[in-house]
Amino acid sequence: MSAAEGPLVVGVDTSTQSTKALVVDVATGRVVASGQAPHTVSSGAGRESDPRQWWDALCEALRQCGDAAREAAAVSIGGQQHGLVTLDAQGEPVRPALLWNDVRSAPQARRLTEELGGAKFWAERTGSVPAASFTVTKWAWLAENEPEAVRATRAVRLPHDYLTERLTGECTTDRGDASGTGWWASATEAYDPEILAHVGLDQALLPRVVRPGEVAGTVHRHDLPFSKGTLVAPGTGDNAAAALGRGLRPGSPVLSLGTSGTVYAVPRHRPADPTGTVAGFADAHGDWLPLACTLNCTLAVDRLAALLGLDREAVEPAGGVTLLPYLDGERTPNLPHAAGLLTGLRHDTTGGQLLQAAYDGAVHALLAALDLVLDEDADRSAPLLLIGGGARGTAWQQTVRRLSGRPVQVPEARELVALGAAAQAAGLLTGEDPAAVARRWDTARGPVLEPVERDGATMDRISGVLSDAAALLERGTD
Ligand SMILES: Nc1ncnc2c1ncn2[C@@H]1O[C@H](COP(=O)(O)OP(=O)(O)O)[C@@H](O)[C@H]1O
Ligand SMILES: O=C(CO)[C@@H](O)[C@H](O)COP(=O)(O)O
Repeated sequence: MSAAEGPLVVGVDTSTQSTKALVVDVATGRVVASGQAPHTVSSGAGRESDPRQWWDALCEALRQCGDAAREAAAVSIGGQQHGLVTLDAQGEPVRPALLWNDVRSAPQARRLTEELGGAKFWAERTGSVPAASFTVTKWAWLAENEPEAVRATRAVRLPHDYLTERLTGECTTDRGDASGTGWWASATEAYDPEILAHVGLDQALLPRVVRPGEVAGTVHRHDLPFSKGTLVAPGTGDNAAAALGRGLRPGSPVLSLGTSGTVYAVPRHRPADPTGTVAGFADAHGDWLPLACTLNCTLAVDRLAALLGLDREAVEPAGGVTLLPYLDGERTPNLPHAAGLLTGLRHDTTGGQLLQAAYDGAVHALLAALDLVLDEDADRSAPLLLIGGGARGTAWQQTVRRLSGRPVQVPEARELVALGAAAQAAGLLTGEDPAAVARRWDTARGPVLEPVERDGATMDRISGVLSDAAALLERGTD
């Protein structure tokens, strides 16, 4: 059936919109089977998903992989970061998970930053200044708004922890995903007792942080297409998994275009940005992963294309139109209450120009943060690695090329997060470094699009609108 040369492993990406599973041949990196099933996210004031839906989607994605999954010797799960999963005494969700793009906890983020020593304290202690995305702010929001849910909670998990635990029966997480909670100190690489006490969270409710290369457990269920004893790797957050899947080395920045837009790179030092633009995450490897994240990327641009009745590729040069597509509020720049903003409209403005302006607004935010993510002496002309669902779109590719002026590499491999999880699982079997596995698999293989002249005028125009409209964007629509 699979005609694989080596043992098989399963890599999973449980991200905001769907769960994807790949069965991968450890010897060659060839994807021998794959599956995908969608999730739903609430709309309105917050962004929530039922964790049980992630489990059902995982089961469905594995079912689509057929017999190949049954042959797998190890599995690993990469997942959307930060989501707050609260479980009761039976291990059932107390309420839906609060997701990374739910900005209701922006006041708690501000309050926690002030109460515990300010932005510099947080950056030095945890690597990051709390934003509404971080789990610690969601826990504080829950304590204020739904104290009965907090009282009923017997376990607190991240999305990838929840699924890993259902596979193994063991409560585990990893340093990469733990570093996005706000209660894991990058300075000590351990949970931070002072922060936990401050938000009234008992450390006993948290999972054990499994070391890179350690086994998290074995599959203990009979209702999945795995053989008994299949090894389960620690898993990690989706960005850290993609970094593993790329076998990332210092000097190669990644720009990921999915529900979130992210930009990250491997640094030489532990990151600690007191401005809060760069989150100082740990990676899944033992190193660090400074990252900036936007809330409005592919979904926001697709929403504008739908409003305009246009195909997502039907762009025309934007002219003087500026569109900040902050439909969900924004994290980078830090404007959690902002809404979308359009300026520069004329009688002859076309729908295609408006759509291009939306791409420009989304990419501007990521490129403006890129300079802060990179080490000072990083080569600013090295190719940007473009990944995530949006990387397949010509309009996305062209916008990134034009606004960055850099070469852009688009890997042929579509699912870098799931491949990174698979590389982590493969490392458990072979004893290899997962990043070396990914390099052996040549996961970054793909065309390099030559640089074009940088459109600095558009970058400057968008920066100007951001600064002129600061009061409006901070206030939002309320
Ligand atoms: N061919 C394509 N061109 C442009 N965008 C695409 C294409 N295929 C998928 N997408 C975008 O990819 C997004 C999903 O990307 P993905 O990285 O899977 O998201 P997530 O990991 O957040 O669930 C969709 O919102 C869609 O807009
Ligand atoms: O919040 C972040 C990173 O800090 C996001 O990148 C989430 O991890 C969600 O990722 P996608 O579902 O967009 O892949």
